[in-house]
Amino acid sequence: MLTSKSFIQVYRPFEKAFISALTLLSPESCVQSSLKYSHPKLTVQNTNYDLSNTKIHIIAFGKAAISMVFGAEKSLGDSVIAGGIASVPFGSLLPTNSKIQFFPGAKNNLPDSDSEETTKKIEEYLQKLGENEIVLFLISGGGSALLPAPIEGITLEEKLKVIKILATNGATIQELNTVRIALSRVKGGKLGKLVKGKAISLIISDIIGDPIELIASGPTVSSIENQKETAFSILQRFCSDKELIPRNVWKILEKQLTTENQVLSNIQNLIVASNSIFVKTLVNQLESETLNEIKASTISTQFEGGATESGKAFFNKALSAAKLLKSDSWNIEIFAGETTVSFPSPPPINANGGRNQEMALSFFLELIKHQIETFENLENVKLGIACLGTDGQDGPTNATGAFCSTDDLQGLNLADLKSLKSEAELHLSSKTSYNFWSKFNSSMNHVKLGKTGHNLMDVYAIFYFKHQ
Ligand SMILES: Nc1ncnc2c1ncn2[C@@H]1O[C@H](COP(=O)(O)OP(=O)(O)OP(=O)(O)O)[C@@H](O)[C@H]1O
Ligand SMILES: O=C(O)[C@H](O)CO
Repeated sequence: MLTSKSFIQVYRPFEKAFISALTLLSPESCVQSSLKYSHPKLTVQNTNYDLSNTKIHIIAFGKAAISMVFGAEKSLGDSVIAGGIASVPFGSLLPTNSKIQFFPGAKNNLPDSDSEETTKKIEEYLQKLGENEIVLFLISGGGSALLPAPIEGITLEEKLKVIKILATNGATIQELNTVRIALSRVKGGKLGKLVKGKAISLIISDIIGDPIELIASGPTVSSIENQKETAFSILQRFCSDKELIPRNVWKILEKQLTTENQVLSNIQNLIVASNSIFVKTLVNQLESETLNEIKASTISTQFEGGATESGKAFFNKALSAAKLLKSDSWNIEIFAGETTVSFPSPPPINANGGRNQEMALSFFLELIKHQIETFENLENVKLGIACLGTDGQDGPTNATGAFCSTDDLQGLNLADLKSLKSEAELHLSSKTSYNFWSKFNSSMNHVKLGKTGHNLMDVYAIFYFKHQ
């Protein structure tokens, strides 16, 4: 029985289920199952495309681009694909035997001159196509950085400066991408506008609630009609010192207070994977893995908040839930979504971490503090957390995330606990969660699954148990 198991014996099946769910929902299989091709008819959901006298051109960008291309190649076969371009993450292993040209770029998920060059190639490619040709866009998260095209009048460096200010001040991805759209030649439906014929856009969502106009900054989606807030006012809100932003950027944003609406009735946009589909698969895998011995429930797939604050809140939630338990079994509550991280100003020079590692560290700090407070009077509860990014890469680091539990504190005396507390506090404030987890427990709690080629946001699981 798992009831008497240690945290690690419960965490391992969870991690295994996480990996299996990623495999089952690979971008390749999501694309493959969305394209139903039987010569000469291609069916995508309820729409048919006649391929008797035409071929398909593939344009792919995002962290899952390579795997999505594989899915399209499997479904369509070589003879139907005319060619295409894919803008893929720096460091990817590039396929060789393909009609699609793959260009790596956006080192550390930041737009760079390589991804800018690839975007130009994509624009030129689309401009050359005629009315009879069909374009298949394969879009996934990370697409914004892999498709940078600063609007006339600003440079990539200037655009990057704006993005960095927003990102380090805790702007949400929705806010960030609203500004990216306003400063781009291709985002917000402007790439789709280059298509003269028909297009299909298969999209893997990495934004809470799946707003297609904002995923990878919606390059093939008609622009938002009732935008919540303009890019100008978002930037004003996040940038306390106006001088930090170049004047030309303010001017461009001021001009766009009323956004030009792109109408793209020739493009079929379809979401083929999202975090809610992922979490459902994860729970199914976990239940079959543990023969239903672990109770796992999905609480939310739209989780947002500060990473540090959420780690603290999750600790309190797990503690209260554990105290109420009436049976001797482990429970897992799953949350999925994406948190934000705020940096002090100026940002620490040696910052090294990610949302998941930071949240796990914040939870751990609360756990340590609680252990110090209850040292003489230990409770019967076991608590733990695992925070993992589905792309396998948490922030600009090579870790997927981290996990920790009460078991990690077993055998520590009060002095040990106090010193661990100071260390955790130091790493939290200096934004070096990566360094903490690489050192703690000989890095046993640091999860490194490698790049998964997927991008379905983060998963946070809180674990709790009470000896009856
Ligand atoms: N030192 C750090 N500590 C904690 N979080 C950090 C640190 N450095 C960067 N981050 C966070 O990492 C995130 C950037 O990581 P990444 O490049 O993987 O972006 P992402 O939002 O996951 O990308 P995408 O949305 O394109 O998938 C940001 O949320 C940023 O705040
Ligand atoms: O590329 C992007 O804009 C983010 O991953 C959100 O989709």
